[in-house]
Amino acid sequence: MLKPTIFVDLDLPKAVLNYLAEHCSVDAWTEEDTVPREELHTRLAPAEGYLTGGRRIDESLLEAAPNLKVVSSVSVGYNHFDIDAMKRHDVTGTHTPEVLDETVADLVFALMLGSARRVAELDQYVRDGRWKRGDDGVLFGLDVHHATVGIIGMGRIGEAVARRAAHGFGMKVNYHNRSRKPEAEAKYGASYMELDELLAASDFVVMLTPLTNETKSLIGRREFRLMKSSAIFINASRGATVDEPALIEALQDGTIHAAGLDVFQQEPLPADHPLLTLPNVLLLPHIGSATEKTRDAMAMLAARNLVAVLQGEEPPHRVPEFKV
Ligand SMILES: NC(=O)C1=CN([C@@H]2O[C@H](COP(=O)(O)OP(=O)(O)OC[C@H]3O[C@@H](n4cnc5c(N)ncnc54)[C@H](O)[C@@H]3O)[C@@H](O)[C@H]2O)C=CC1
Ligand SMILES: O=C(O)C(=O)CO
Repeated sequence: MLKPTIFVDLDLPKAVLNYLAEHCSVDAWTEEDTVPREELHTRLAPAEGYLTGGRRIDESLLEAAPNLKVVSSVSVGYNHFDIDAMKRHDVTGTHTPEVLDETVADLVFALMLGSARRVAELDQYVRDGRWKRGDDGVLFGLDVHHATVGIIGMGRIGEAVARRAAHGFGMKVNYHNRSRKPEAEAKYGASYMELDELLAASDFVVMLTPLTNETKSLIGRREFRLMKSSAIFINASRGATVDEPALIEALQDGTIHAAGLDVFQQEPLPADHPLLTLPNVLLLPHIGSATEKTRDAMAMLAARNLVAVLQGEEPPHRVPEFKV
């Protein structure tokens, strides 16, 4: 039987490429730079499947890909999918939840610990030769253990953060979510709060919702003003869930104490971005799931999703909006 053609524009582990090649005729983009739009459209023309990362899937891409049946994203977030356009073109979307939860939760803790204890800033302090006896007071940070964390978006990753917070660090866990989660409340002693109440009560505010119309700029100037002046704001969701100019203002004028960010409105962060000038923000290049083991697992799951759809089977993780 003729194998379906698929286009892949990510660097994939050998085992994943082998698995794909067993079931599909694979056209892989092997250049280091992202595939240019025009080239992408050409390569997608014969493709029934597209395996990618955060590439925007919009009307013009779909028009260029008349044979496409499935876009399989190597990510759990799928805000780069134009769901309505995909439905119009009868293209389904799949994603890679669960396999990355623990890795992203580790990174959230790295941001919390790194911001509270000023890890990057004080590493630079030592390297610059500024460390001298008697400067102890200059080096103080804030405690993470037994502090209060407020998790906005108590989903799969939110729960992995709550478990670390409650059971590893003795923290009080507050959460805000679309719906209450009685099981999480029992497991982590977590308290459900409306957003404003959570912002006012938390030492660490951790953003972990998907980016949707409702969560776009969910945290802005008003919300920063509700936080404690000692609060540390962590964003590991998507940059656009936060009003970035309002965050910069809050960090500059002391409305909040510090921030730890893995995601930004524009990625990569431009070299002249104002966040780069602030000492009280820890900046990471969107590495939430970036360990070899987890990225390999995500890639294999994305491949299984894609092959399942092309074989007419239900994939392990179809994006909820496409479920019938
Ligand atoms: N920094 C990074 O590298 C990574 C970032 N992410 C981001 O984290 C997000 C969450 O991933 P999961 O935990 O797997 O998703 P999930 O779907 O399991 O959890 C999201 C939670 O947010 C809640 N939520 C949605 N809209 C809300 C609203 N308006 N107000 C309050 N709560 C709301 C949902 O009820 C759900 O419980 C992803 O969508 C992605 O954007 C995910 C992986 C890595
Ligand atoms: O999976 C996602 O949504 C990411 O942001 C990267 O792992």
